[in-house]
Amino acid sequence: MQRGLLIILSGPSGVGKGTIRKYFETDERLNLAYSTSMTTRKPRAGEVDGRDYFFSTREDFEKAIQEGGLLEWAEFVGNYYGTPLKEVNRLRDEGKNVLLEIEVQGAIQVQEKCPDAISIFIIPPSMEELERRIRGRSTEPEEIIQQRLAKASNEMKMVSQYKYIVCNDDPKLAAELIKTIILRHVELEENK
Ligand SMILES: Nc1nc2c(ncn2[C@@H]2O[C@H](COP(=O)(O)OP(=O)(O)O)[C@@H](O)[C@H]2O)c(=O)[nH]1
Ligand SMILES: Nc1ncnc2c1ncn2[C@@H]1O[C@H](COP(=O)(O)OP(=O)(O)O)[C@@H](O)[C@H]1O
Repeated sequence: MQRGLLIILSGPSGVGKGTIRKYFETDERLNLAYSTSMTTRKPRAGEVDGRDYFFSTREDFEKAIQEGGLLEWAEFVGNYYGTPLKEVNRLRDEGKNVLLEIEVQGAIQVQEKCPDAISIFIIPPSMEELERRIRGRSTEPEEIIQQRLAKASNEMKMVSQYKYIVCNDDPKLAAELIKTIILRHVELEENK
């Protein structure tokens, strides 16, 4: 069986990664499995442990780092986020194409370790629109929104680190573009 692809989806907080993902992740042709990350961030209303994230303490997260249990990890606006390595390997060995939704520092680590990873960066139509979206979502207090927006400006400077850049103006169109990218890579892999 062919090993599954590794797909990285990044982009500033509030750009619409989660929204777009919902439009394409259930498409069976993509044969996707979402990699659930570990984080020390507190759950938002409606988030489920083990589905949206594995919510953890800083102590447990640091233990996972020390034990080499993470493919990559980063600190983002005061919290740790990381990708459990075992699960990614298990899913890829089963032939699943694994989707990581991670920030820029983590994406760079993954690309160093797995140069074949397909990296996609989602940009907003403008920084004003990004601000409207992150505020409109109302999931963070003002202080954290400010920190995330400052972070976003720096993240936008890293677009050249990615293989593909997709603008999220219309989320369905962005999802279609991402589907096309993944399907083409699946096809290339099959013809290897
Ligand atoms: N490096 C890394 N970043 C992650 C991981 N999981 C999530 N992130 C990123 O961490 C940032 C903050 O995530 P979150 O607090 O859920 O906010 P949201 O993306 O704005 O909904 C986002 O850029 C996520 O893509 C991970 O496992 N590793
Ligand atoms: N193309 C779009 N146009 C307008 N609003 C959008 C669009 N995509 C996402 N949103 C909204 O922006 C907010 C942030 O989207 P979300 O998917 O949570 O972002 P992320 O996962 O990147 O942090 C949500 O309220 C979402 O409904």
